[in-house]
Amino acid sequence: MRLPPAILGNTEEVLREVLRFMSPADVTLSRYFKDHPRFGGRERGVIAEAVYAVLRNKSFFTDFAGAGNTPSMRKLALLGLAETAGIDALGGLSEDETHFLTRIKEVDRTLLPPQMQANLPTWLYDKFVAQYGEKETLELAAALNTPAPLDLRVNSIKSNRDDVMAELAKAPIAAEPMPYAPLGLRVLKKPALQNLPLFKDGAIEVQDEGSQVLSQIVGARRGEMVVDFCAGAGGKTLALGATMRNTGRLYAFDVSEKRLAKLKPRMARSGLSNVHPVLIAHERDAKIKRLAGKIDRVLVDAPCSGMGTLRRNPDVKWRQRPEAIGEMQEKQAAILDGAARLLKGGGRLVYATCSLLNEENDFIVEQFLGTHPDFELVPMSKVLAEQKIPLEMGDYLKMLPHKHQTDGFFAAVLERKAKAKAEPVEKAAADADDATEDASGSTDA
Ligand SMILES: C[S@@+](CC[C@H](N)C(=O)[O-])C[C@H]1O[C@@H](n2cnc3c(N)ncnc32)[C@H](O)[C@@H]1O
Repeated sequence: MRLPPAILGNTEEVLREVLRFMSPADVTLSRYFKDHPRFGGRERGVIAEAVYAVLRNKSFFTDFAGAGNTPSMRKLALLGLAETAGIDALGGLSEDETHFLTRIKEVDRTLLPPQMQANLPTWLYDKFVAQYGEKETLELAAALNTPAPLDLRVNSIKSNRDDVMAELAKAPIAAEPMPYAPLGLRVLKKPALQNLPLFKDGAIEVQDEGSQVLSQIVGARRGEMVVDFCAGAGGKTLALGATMRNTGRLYAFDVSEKRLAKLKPRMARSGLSNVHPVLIAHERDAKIKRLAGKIDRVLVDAPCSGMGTLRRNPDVKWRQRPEAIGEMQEKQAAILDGAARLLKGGGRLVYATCSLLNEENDFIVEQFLGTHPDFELVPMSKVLAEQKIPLEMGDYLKMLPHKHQTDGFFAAVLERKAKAKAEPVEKAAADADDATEDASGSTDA
């Protein structure tokens, strides 16, 4: 179907704003649509898709948009629209523009220089190549530059996977069970879900399969004391609360009031009454100290560079500064240290990020273990076997878009060693004394 010719000018206008990278792309787009209320849902979708296509392909597109007489922002908008809606959908193009788009369409992208194929900034491309090698970096980048599918988690408090699938089929929405997350469904297209009774009644939540797996490896059980230390808007909190069958106590900590506020309506929909959101000032807040040594499970879903979420937020790779990784590491180590104090002996902590960089993952965990001899790593292979999740991993969970069709996630499970209790030691000493007395008594006898 032909797009209205004005769409090109609007795409160009909003693109100019987005590419300033003053705020996240979704925020800039929402603001633009609020200021231009005449757009219907379809137009908004077309413009947003085109903007995201430019963000995903920026290195390649800017290289080609630079040449010729047409201003480059218009060319970028044209490329974005042609990538998502097709050249034939664009009306009112000059002969030059049609020729330009046809020529780009014919480019064999596998022959481009590797960094341009990957569409990554130099610093990130270099870090990925150092960590994954060039071949895997290109596979990883291709997956990161492909839009994510729509993943759902069935709320086991309200329904089960078969019933939800049957209900979705009536809509009609085709969905299939996911390979790793037992409550996960992958929706084959991207329908609007907000008005479905299943969504309004809290039987489903949107959650990436990797995020579901990560919530499950926390291993939260009925009646336990659990803390989701960086709960944000509660994506993982809700999954944890359901795993606990709405029993025990689940504290949802975060330093952001705005994010915690978004958790509240989701909690109401979910039917969970075991979740207690707590706004904290920082990872050493007095509210945390009161719970020290009392918690069975802690999830630290740490703030990170977010490079594992590029399928959804392609602007992040252009907005993130390499210097920010060092700042992030300091924050991650401080949060992990603060959160670890909550655990009782034998309790488990999951340190997780949506980063693909070892610096924010393995490194932080190894540094922690080096300075916390009362903690030990539980190999991920053991945790996955306990949870019956069919994934092959070594010490850590590393979900990768090109291998597992999920966002990129890292997780490590750390267990606080159970302290030898004072009483049994005294008892053992007393038993030993008794045994000595018995022995001497028997001599006497
Ligand atoms: C990766 S996001 C969490 C996403 C969330 N767990 C989810 O599943 O939707 C990291 C969160 O850490 C929070 N945060 C940052 N510094 C923190 C701190 N010192 N203590 C606790 N939370 C913090 C941020 O506000 C942000 O919401």
